[in-house]
Amino acid sequence: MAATYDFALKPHPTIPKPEGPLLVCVLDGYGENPIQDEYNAIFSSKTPTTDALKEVPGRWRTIKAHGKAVGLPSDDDMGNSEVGHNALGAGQLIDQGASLVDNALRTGSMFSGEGWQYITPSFANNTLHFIGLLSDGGVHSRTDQLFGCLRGAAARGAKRIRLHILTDGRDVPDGSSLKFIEELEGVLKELGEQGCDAKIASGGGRMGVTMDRYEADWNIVKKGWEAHVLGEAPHYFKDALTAVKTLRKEDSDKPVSDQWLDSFVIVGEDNNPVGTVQDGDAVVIFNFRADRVIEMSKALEYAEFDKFDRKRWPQTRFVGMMQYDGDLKLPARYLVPPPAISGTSGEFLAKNGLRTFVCSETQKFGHVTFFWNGNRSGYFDEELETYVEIPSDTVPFNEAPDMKAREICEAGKEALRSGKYDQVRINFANPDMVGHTGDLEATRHCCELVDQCVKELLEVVKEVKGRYLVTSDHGNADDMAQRDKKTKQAIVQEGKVVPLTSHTLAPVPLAIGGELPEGLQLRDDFPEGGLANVASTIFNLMGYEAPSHMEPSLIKQ
Ligand SMILES: O=C(O)[C@@H](CO)OP(=O)(O)O
Ligand SMILES: [Mn+2]
Ligand SMILES: [Mn+2]
Repeated sequence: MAATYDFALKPHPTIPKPEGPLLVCVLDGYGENPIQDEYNAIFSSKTPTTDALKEVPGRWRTIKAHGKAVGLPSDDDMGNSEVGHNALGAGQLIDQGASLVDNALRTGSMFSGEGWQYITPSFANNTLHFIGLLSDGGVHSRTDQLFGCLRGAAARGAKRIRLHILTDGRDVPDGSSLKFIEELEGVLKELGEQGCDAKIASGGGRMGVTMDRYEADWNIVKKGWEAHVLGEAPHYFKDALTAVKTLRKEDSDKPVSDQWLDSFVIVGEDNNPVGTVQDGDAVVIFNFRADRVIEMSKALEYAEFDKFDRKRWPQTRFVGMMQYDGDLKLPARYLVPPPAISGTSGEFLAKNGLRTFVCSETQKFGHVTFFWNGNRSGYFDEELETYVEIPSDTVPFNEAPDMKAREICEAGKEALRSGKYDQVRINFANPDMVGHTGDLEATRHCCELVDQCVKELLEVVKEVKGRYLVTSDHGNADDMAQRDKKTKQAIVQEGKVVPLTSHTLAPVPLAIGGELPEGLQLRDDFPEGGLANVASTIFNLMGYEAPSHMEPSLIKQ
């Protein structure tokens, strides 16, 4: 049964409403890493504003942003934007996709569910396709879950399986794609011994093929469609290991990382693609996370579709690992029911007539809207909410590390000054998006820029007698080097430090300030406080008691 809430917010007994708005500023990928050396791009760059926030007694602390604190299966799981923004916006601990798929596999409920029943008729005489990110990163997908699905399908009669793999190198070290392909080939061989013809059919790097998000560049999805569905790509190979080894161009002066491999198609002895998608086939997208597979889901599911010329639209039995968008009901069929998130802070603000301004650039726009609102698209109340998306560049972000920080900063300042809003919520994408490139210099540069933007925003908060809460969703820029597990020294190979392109396990900062009652302090008796405690903190800073179903506030009451 759906939860019911008392939506009327009560005034806080000791914290009055501020005169101006509350600025909620998320620095994406800006962790507070205990390792402070030259490979921590935040520590090793000039960030006087965020440094100074640390020095204000009782108004700065760190909060947990990974593992169980954000609903992930274990404390070895790094945080990510989806779970981070879900927790920030909902103020609740939510069992996330990764955990839900684990449970569905462990209990077997996946194989008795409606989604599985739906694809089963294709097992005997058609092909079962799997499309998704091939790594154990645990942000969008996990190989052990894929292997569980593959074994489950073969055991239940699937006769022909084709894999369409996106190489990672972003949530896992660059170059690890080869290891994951070898592992996958091992499982496919095992299925072969049971009489299931299972092969890799196509692939490409996740940043250029299939996994676009928030409609930043539909060409990325088109490339994926051509390779996975039509069997068309710039490169044809006889096997995936050779494909990836060749496309990485390791011995050239311009090697290519796993994230950016061009699309490829595997062909058989007859030089024909081994696994195009045909009428009657079943297709499973095995990512559990939504943002980067919504577009491909639309291409597979929608009869009316004008984002690119599909050339051919096979009539398939298509399911997602989860339903990726609850409002669009996309896809209509899925293997595991997604986390049900309700009673989010955005809904409470809207139901209480509070006005919100939200802004980020394309790459993070859905994070502060869709994820923040519990994987819900659109507004709660269009009269009260303004959402501004600043189009992101479509180049590798280390080539343009400023991204749209300046524009977001200006939009935020204008919204703060406008007098039209009670909350101004923005996300700076740079420390995360540039951090993912592994380019230390570019990441340092963008941390300095974002720090300057925070400075300007806080000045305006002061001017309008508002308050602020500055935080992050997970670490990234705070460690740019792969490290020896024991000594924590950066790993050096052939004279070069091996870059770390993934998020980190570091906690993130939480800073509050502005026109606050004297003596107001953050709790120092609650070290396990995490991202899910931020929503209640925000309500307090806006002068309200937090809704009772939310995790407790981090302000000393
Ligand atoms: O780029 C992404 O998809 C993820 C990393 O896989 O990053 P974030 O969670 O910060 O969006
Ligand atoms: Mn993020
Ligand atoms: Mn990221």
